[in-house]
Amino acid sequence: MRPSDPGTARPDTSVLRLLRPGRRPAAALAAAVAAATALPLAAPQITRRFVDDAIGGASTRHLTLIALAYLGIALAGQAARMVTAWLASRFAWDGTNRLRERLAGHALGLDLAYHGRHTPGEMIERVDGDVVAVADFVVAFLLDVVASVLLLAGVVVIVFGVDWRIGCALLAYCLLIGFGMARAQRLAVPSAARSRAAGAALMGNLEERLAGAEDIRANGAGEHTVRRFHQASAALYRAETADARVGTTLLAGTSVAFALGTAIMIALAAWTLRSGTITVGTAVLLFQYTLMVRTPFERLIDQLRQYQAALAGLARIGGLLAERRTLPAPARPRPLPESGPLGLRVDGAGFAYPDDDEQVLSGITLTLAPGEKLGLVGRTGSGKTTLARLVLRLYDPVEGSVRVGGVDLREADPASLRSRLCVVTQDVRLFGASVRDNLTLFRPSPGDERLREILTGVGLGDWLAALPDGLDTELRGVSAGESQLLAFARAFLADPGLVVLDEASSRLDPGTERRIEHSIDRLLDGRTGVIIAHRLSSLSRVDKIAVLDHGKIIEYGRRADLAADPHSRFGRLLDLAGVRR
Ligand SMILES: Nc1ncnc2c1ncn2[C@@H]1O[C@H](COP(=O)(O)OP(=O)(O)OP(=O)(O)O)[C@@H](O)[C@H]1O
Repeated sequence: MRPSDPGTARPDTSVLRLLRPGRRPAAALAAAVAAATALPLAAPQITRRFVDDAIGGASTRHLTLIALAYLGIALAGQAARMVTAWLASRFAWDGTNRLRERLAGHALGLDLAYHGRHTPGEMIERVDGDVVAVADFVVAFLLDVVASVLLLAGVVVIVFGVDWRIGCALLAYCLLIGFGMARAQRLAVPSAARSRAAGAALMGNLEERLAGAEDIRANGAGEHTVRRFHQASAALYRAETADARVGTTLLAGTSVAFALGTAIMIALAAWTLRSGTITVGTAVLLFQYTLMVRTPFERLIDQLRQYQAALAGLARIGGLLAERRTLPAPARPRPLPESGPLGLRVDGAGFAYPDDDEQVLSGITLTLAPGEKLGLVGRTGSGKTTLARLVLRLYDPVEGSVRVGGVDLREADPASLRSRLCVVTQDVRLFGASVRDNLTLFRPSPGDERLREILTGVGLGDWLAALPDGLDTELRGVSAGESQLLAFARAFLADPGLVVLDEASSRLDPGTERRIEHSIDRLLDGRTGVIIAHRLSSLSRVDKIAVLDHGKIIEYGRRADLAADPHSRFGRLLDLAGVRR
């Protein structure tokens, strides 16, 4: 089940369990809902008394007291409704915050195969938009749906008590309207689901374009981007108008049904009054109760729309929670060696991306002794990054194996894997948080002294000293070079046994270059390294070279041997680049 199949997935019951309030707050809410229902039900009884007593010639004082009682009940009813609203929204937000936390945690735990298929915008819409739709509905459900159904039941019971024939007519009328609404709801769910899916697609589109705004502008792709954005907006507009059309039709249909029902009830009351079985006051009471039926039904139909959105939202939330990692957890996890550099052994590894038949890696075999460095060279799209992803177990190979520190990664303990392997890429993600949090990635800090030492080590000592609040300064406007250096600082903090380094392909100023080169040397010292090399000069520090082409290793050996071989591809690459062999 994919979360993108709105409306077809069944809401996960654990989603609803997360929304459930505690026992005490639930009891308080139930009491408030009961009061908010019972008090309005009592009002027509007072009107009946007032009318009958007035016709019977009661004193003004007596009538005034009845009117005051009416006023008191009306005020108390409103107060009960306010308390219900307050309690309902509090519980809804408590519950949805729990749900949001669970969803965000779950989404972050899913592997790259999932995130490759879904844009961040789509995830935001799921974790925020859908959750808000559910929260809105929970408030509305408690406030309007439950209270309305109770009010309807109360009205029918009371009217039955007054005259069973009118009671039967009212019950039949309510059942007919209820049945009609249930049918209409089934018609409306798919259009609401389509509208939310179109909203998610638009958000995804927008997020992606905003993230790449610089590239879009630099490459003059603005017009094309706007056109695509316009297409996504138009799709949303169409879905929203179709959804609104369904809603308006439903509302118009019920208005006609209400008018008809009220006319029938008034005719019945007039007929009973004529036959002398009820008083004028009771006829007014019946009329009032008939009118009272309208509001709960209107609220219900109104809520139906939120219900549709919530149902579609719940289905997608359930779908997201049902997504499992595609990388199976090992039955008996084996930890990697706790310290020292880690050896690497790739044996006949092949790989194809999920949903893609074409294999992008095949027959990859290589070994690195602990502490050795490997340079991966190859044209763009030859599979260097993919191979690095297998080494980090972001994906599992479809054939062959990858062993780090003697442990097959499929059997390795995930926690030990994350603490002993580290990747530094050219695409550094920094967060709008303090320097400290950006280094520790929000984990407990090893102490400011250590953080300062690491930053100074990567050449960011002066940069840190110039920050107004030191490690507490919120990161803003960091240059590309500083970002790279911060990424190295993160790696030093992690102190891994194997480092995968995706070298920055763009040139930086010579000063920063020097600091980065120095950091790379220090980071690789005493550690095993896999370097995706974009510059041949940086391959001077590696022990072995693997040249990739179309997902296969076409040349592999010790760097010194390959450089000395006049016929080697690596040697020719060095010659072409004018680098000494
Ligand atoms: N997430 C993905 N889903 C599907 N195919 C992918 C994915 N990432 C890469 N590929 C494909 O796998 C092949 C190898 O890509 P990879 O990024 O590993 O090459 P590379 O050598 O690292 O390229 P570059 O030097 O440009 O980074 C390419 O054909 C690419 O289109």
